[in-house]
Amino acid sequence: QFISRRPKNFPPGPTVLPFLGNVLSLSLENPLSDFERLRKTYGNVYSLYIGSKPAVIINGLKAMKEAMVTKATEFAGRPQDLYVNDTTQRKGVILADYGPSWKEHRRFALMTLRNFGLGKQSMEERILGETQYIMKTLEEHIGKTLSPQLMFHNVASNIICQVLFGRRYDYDDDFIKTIVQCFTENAKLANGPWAMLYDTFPMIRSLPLPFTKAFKNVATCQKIAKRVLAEHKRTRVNGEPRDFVDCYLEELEKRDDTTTFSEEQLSMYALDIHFAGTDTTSNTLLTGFLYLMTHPHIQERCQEEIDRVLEGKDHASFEDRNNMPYVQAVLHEVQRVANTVPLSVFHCATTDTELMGYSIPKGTMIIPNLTSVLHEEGQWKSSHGFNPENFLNDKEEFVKPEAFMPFSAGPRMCLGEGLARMELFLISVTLLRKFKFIWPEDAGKPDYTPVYGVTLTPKPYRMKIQLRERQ
Ligand code: HEM
Repeated sequence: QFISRRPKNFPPGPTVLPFLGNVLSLSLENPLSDFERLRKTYGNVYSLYIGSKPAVIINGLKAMKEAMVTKATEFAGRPQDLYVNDTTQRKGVILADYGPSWKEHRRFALMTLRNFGLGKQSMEERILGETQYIMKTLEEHIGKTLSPQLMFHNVASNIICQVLFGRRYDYDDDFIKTIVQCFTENAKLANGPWAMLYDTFPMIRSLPLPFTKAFKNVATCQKIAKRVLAEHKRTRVNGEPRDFVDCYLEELEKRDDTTTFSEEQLSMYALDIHFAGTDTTSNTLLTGFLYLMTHPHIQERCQEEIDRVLEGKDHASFEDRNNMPYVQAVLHEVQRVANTVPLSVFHCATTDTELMGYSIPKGTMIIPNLTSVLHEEGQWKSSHGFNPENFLNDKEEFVKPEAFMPFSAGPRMCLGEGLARMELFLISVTLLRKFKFIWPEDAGKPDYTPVYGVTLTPKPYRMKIQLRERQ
């Protein structure tokens, strides 16, 4: 009688211990290989107990599609009783449960990002403009080595800052340094051992343990965001929004009291979007350059294609991707191996539902294991290693297999996908056109094993920079 029972027809899983649940089945530092091991034993849909709370882990394309796409809204909730909910004070869009506030805020973000020129010239100009700053950093390091971590974080962060706040920040500005540092730290904390303990043992939540650091970090960022907000309120002109914050303030004024919009929402929302768009894009770029450096023949083939397509042009535009099947294939393969958000963002069943024949009660936490789809045997020409052929057909045309899901799928799918893809393309192409990136002779063998967190981060590395001689 010491073993708690799973509900009837619930997905199978390891024996549930009282109090602990299945936390002993998972490495608190990095559970990804445990999830894969459990999939081999229990199948593509199985369950684990985090303390007394059941969670269903979804693996492989078939089950993922049934949940995220076919059943869409039935799986579109977010759990509300986790560490991450407490750190973000239940505001913003990423962690909002399925309901009116999420819907209104998501629709607003999609519309505003589009109006700011997603797919149009102006967004491209912002990205290309910001890329010039990292070009300068790289130029200063020609013939030398450089750790690119901070540089990629800064570029991604500044692009979002331009969208949100209408301005960029110098790389040594305290604003950006503080925000980047707080969020990098929180991303690691949120998927780390202390978050797992916080979620498992509610009684420790008020203790002064290391997880409190994330609350302090959010408070620091919120103070900064509020300052920016106050300044926007002072200087904005109705009908002439300069950025996302202006658009929101204008919308807030127009709406009646039934709206879920509010100033408190806005400051967390802005941070939310900044966070969602910084660590993700920069870690993908970091992974990309790690693989390009250590696969010089792939780097060179990209450069040949870039030279050919951009001949006579000042700069790349997003349209050019349609003439660069190889570069497209490489960037998609980078996203596949980077596996930047390995467990997506946790979902939650919004109603009693079924998945692959199992019963899932309303409120069950859902962990979409995107890793299992991006590496699924049978979905890829080669699921292991780094191979752009995964995205090329036998005519060398770019193709995108269905299992390409780094942004997840369905109604909660990443709302920054358009922006992220534009950034990855324009930044990579602009840098590869001008520079050659070399794995330093003294750096030893490359270690591709990422550091685990909400986002996977490559181990710190250095790159050697050379100027290319273009024909
Ligand atoms: C390579 C870059 C990126 C990757 C791999 C990525 C991946 C993801 C994933 C896997 C999710 C969870 C989807 C789900 O719950 O099913 C997500 C959600 C989200 N992403 Fe991204 N993302 C990236 C860039 C961005 C950017 C640039 C933005 C900024 C606009 C952004 C904003 C968001 C937001 C707001 C959500 C929450 C959506 C919701 O809950 O409705 N992401 N992203």
